[in-house]
Amino acid sequence: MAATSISSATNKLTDQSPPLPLHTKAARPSAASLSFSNSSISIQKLAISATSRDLSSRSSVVSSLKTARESKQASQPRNSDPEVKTPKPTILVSEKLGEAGLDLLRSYGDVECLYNLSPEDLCAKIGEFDALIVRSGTKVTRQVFEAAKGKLKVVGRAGVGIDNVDLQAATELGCLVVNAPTANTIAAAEHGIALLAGMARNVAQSDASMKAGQWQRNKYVGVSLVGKTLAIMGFGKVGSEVARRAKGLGMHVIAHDPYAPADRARALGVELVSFDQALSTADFVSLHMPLTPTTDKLFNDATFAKMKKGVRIINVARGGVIDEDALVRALDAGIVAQAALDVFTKEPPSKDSKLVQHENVTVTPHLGASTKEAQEGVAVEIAEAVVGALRGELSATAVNAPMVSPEVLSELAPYVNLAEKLGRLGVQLVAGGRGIQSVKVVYGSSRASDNMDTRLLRSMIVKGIIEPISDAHINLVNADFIAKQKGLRISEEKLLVDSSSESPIDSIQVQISNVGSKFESALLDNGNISIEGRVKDGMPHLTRVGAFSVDVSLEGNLILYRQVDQPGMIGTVGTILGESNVNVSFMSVSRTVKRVKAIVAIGVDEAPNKETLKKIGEVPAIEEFVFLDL
Ligand SMILES: NC(=O)C1=CN([C@@H]2O[C@H](COP(=O)(O)OP(=O)(O)OC[C@H]3O[C@@H](n4cnc5c(N)ncnc54)[C@H](O)[C@@H]3O)[C@@H](O)[C@H]2O)C=CC1
Ligand SMILES: O=C(O)C(=O)COP(=O)(O)O
Repeated sequence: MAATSISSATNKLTDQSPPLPLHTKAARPSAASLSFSNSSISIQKLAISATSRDLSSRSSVVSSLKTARESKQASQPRNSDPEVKTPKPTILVSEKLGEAGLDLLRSYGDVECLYNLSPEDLCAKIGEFDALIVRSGTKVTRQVFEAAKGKLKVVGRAGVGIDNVDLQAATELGCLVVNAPTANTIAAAEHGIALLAGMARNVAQSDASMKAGQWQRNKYVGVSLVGKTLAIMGFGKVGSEVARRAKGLGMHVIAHDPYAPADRARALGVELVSFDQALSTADFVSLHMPLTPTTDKLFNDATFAKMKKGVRIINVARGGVIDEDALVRALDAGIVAQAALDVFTKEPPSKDSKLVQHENVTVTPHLGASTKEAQEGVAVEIAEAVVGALRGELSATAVNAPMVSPEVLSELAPYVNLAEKLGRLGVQLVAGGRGIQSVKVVYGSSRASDNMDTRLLRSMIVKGIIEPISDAHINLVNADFIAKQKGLRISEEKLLVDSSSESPIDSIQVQISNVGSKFESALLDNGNISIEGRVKDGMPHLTRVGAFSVDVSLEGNLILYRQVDQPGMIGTVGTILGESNVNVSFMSVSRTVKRVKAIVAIGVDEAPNKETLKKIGEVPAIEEFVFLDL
């Protein structure tokens, strides 16, 4: 058997919540400290939706996670029983959205359209909503996420750019962010071409001049496009479509994009070049990259100085990628002959903006996505994404959750519940006093390749470990972040095992290091608490505790005890449970040495009361025991 290191996540200790009190010959914790019974996730639903949606145009999809209870509610036909009214999800739409999208949203939830909310009003309102849908005009800041107080589950950006959403805050607070990345691509590309051609022929300026009563044919002599070099900066969806159209206009098109695949460029007859090469050879520069810390003011005094004198610039991406003061300087110096801008650092820009007022600048008020067709398309795209996310389905357009392909998802689905249960069980075996800092997860697998994507399982183990000991709500969005914040370091290994199983995983073992255990039998020789589980008939099973083999279904409640191996014990414990009307669902006995020591796992349908647990603890042959709430 060979162990392969898969990956490791997170870091050192910071905040350490005290481990859950355990029950070796003691009372069980109050229900309040263990209120996690509704938090398993609805993975089956995720897997189903992966196959039922047309994902052919996407290379991968993202899963969003929800609690089973929430998911059940969301997928239930509403008000089917007139006596039981399930509240509909609440959706706030803060900017104009196409009717088709609104109709779709209304068929699922209670939709409120409140346009032009001030930041303060948005913060005041947001706590009432499960979802928020915005365009580029709403700033979804950390304050908004905090004001939501955990109610907000998804933010839908009806468009591409998510620079107006604080993704870090969303992630930290477990809120999924989805966008609508495809429906406005053509609209933005067409607007780019409109600005390019309009600028080259002074359409806007000459129109204004004529309306002012003038006839200035000599003043507005333009430049031709054919044969000119156009540099596309950011060769993504919009950039590629602009390139395709510019080729049709007879332009020589080059592109700079550090992440663009060369074959896509080749297929369009576009040459991928370096940043400096693009700047120094282009007659026209068209910007199509997102606004990120790297692209912020990327076009500044230094970059304008590298451009050909008389260059013309088009920006339908984001205003912030240009240092606007530097652009005014470059225009005044004649380095930049003209600029056509749809987007601005501050929107709307101030009325006396030198850039907007510059005679060589053409401006439009962020109209790139504003065609009827694009707005209907975007509205439907975002409505589907938001409704899907609220239902706990796969979201192909999540921007702050790890990408998990549908294939991986459906393969791992049965193990998700197991992973969470093992995490939850593991933390309950920890003795008080020291927080959990280091967890090793060993995946037993018969597959030789080691490219198993385990992020989903890791997230669920983190969820299982952390949720019972904190008030954090953990999902795929924030699991790694919260683990890091709590100082929980997770390392993962793959262990190659002999198995005829078709499934990618044979077993999952969770080891917790550097902590004591309330159930010493769970400790391995290396001092780690160790529990191992498998999926049997689709159900999570506990198959090993420390060095002991057991075989119990991980459902309901579990009593684990170590006893002197002697006759009559099952009867004794069974009687105690029976006397307090606790039903035994299963039992597993594992002994090491005949008549010396045995580990017993008993599954019970009801949680025994304090008195019953005390009686079990007082049975002389029982050396240690724990009661575990799964
Ligand atoms: N004006 C408007 O109404 C609209 C504006 N947009 C904006 O257009 C931009 C592009 O949108 P899409 O093409 O849909 O996005 P996309 O994600 O398909 O393409 C962006 C491309 O920029 C590239 N990129 C990232 N950093 C770069 C850098 N430093 N240098 C060069 N390339 C870089 C990426 O690799 C990617 O290929 C976004 O900023 C989006 O917000 C999009 C639609 C409408
Ligand atoms: O999709 C984008 O990135 C856009 O810039 C479109 O913005 P809008 O939805 O028109 O405010």
